[in-house]
Amino acid sequence: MTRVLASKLIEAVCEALELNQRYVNEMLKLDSSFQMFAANYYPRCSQPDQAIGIPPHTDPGFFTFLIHNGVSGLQIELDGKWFNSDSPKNSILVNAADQLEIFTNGRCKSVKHRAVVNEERERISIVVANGPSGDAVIGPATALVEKDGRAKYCAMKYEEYVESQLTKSRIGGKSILEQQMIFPAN
Ligand SMILES: O=C(O)CCC(=O)C(=O)O
Ligand SMILES: [Fe+2]
Repeated sequence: MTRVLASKLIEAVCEALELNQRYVNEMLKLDSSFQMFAANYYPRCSQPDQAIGIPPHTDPGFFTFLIHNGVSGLQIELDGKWFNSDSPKNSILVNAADQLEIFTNGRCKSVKHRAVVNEERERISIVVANGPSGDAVIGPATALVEKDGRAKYCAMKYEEYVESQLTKSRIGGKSILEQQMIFPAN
């Protein structure tokens, strides 16, 4: 189900950016998309201001789908400030993720988020990260690089990206997404 939803969302983004759908399908190989599932359990915590459920990060993939047990805890960063995302129980919260930012050459930003704990209630969340095929090499779409005059990110095979994030995610304090960014020479 999430695979169909992710494909529709990617289709809509690519249409808005006037990208050729055939090119997108060839590049992303969504028919064999690599999906990751995570179940998170956050017990009650007597000192919630001294603890964190999941530290700040962005997710791999194009979109992340999240449901929870009606207890809020997900926070989203915007302009250096943290905001509660109080999505209702039984809703699916959709976040943009790293490969969407890379493929759109920075037009769609991967959402930085974290999960906090609380004193009264335990929290459970279930997350599905939808990516391209594991062997797809994802870099900025050629048409967008031409428009922008340069690629703002390096390309990387998706399965290697995921592995780097899970194993050696931070080099010099930089996330894997930040490590992929190419800054203009002066
Ligand atoms: O539990 C949450 O709200 C966030 C979980 C999360 O960010 C993750 O599993 O990547
Ligand atoms: Fe996450």
